[in-house]
Amino acid sequence: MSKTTPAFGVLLVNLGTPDTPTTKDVRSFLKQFLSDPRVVDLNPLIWKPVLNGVILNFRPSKVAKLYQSIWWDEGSPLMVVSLRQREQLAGRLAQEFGQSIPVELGMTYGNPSLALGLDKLKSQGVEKIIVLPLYPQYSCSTVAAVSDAIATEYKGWREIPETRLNKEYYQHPGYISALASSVKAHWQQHGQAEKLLMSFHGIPVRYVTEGDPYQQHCEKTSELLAKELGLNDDQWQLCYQSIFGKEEWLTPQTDKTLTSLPAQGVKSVDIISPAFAADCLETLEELSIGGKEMFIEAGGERYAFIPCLNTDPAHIALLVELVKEQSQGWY
Ligand SMILES: C=CC1=C(C)c2cc3[nH]c(cc4nc(cc5[nH]c(cc1n2)c(C)c5CCC(=O)O)C(CCC(=O)O)=C4C)c(C)c3C=C
Ligand SMILES: [Fe+2]
Ligand SMILES: [Fe+2]
Repeated sequence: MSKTTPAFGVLLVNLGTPDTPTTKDVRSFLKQFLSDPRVVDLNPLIWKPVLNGVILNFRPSKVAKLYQSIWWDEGSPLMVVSLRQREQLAGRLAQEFGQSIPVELGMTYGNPSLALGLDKLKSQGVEKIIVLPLYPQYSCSTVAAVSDAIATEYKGWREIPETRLNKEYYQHPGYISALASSVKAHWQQHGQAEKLLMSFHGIPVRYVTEGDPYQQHCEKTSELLAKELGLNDDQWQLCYQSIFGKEEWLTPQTDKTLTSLPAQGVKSVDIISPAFAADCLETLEELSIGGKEMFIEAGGERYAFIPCLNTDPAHIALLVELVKEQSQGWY
């Protein structure tokens, strides 16, 4: 190997986010995202008119306001956190491997694109690539979409790099212990609520019946986390958030759970969202703001949102571990 050829490179992937919280940028982000058949697999003859005629006319302005309510000075939380994760992972990998390991960020939708991330790795002489989607639980709507986007980009390359895809890490001991430590740290600072809700991003039930293991992965993650925390069955509950469209999605729904708990005598909840590696619209707005309003209005007394793992050192250490596992034989 020549001095200029890195042992391998890492493409860190997340979903993506609008460039700015304006209706225009939210529309272009939603258009790309919701046009992916991995996300919405309905017949295009039916879906395209609904998307272009209805959704992209009404949803962007509504969702732009939600983004504005959680936007940071430096940009979209998902982007800001992802850039910090990239930087910290690169720093830790250089220490771990005793050489510079290029790490680039690529978003499945929006900017920086997966294609740009791959191009940047290529321009650094990378010949072997580890693709690390920041989705602990596999779903066809997320991880397979990453795989598709990479295959599409490679269609334009004469020589493609050897590529390994980290498909999932929902039961990795480093992931479960990082989640458990973040919950324990929260309890130490704020006290423990009666119930810990583990809220995962939902998907249509049909995707699961057609073979997507996502629900099974979410269940396993929850059981392992509850076990690691020593919780009894009545001290925790799994639920699914972010329902979209008219189809049946996974249940129990987070919002319905939150509004029904106070009547069942549960007046305090902690809520964590293990499916997200970085805080984003779905956690900061839907859970931290919206969930709290719902729970308190329904008679709840204390509601606490536990942030995503973000740049928690235990999270970065887990990413290093995943890279080490995937890079076996490459250095
Ligand atoms: C339309 C169907 C959708 C599926 C299926 C879906 C799966 C899915 N999504 C994530 C992670 C994220 N989703 C985010 C936003 C978001 N998701 C959908 C729809 C589906 N997601 C929409 C329409 C939106 C945009 C916001 C809105 O209009 O409501 C985000 C946040 C992005 C941000 O900018 O902060 C993430 C992250 C997972 C993990 C998943 C399947 C497991
Ligand atoms: Fe989503
Ligand atoms: Fe949402």
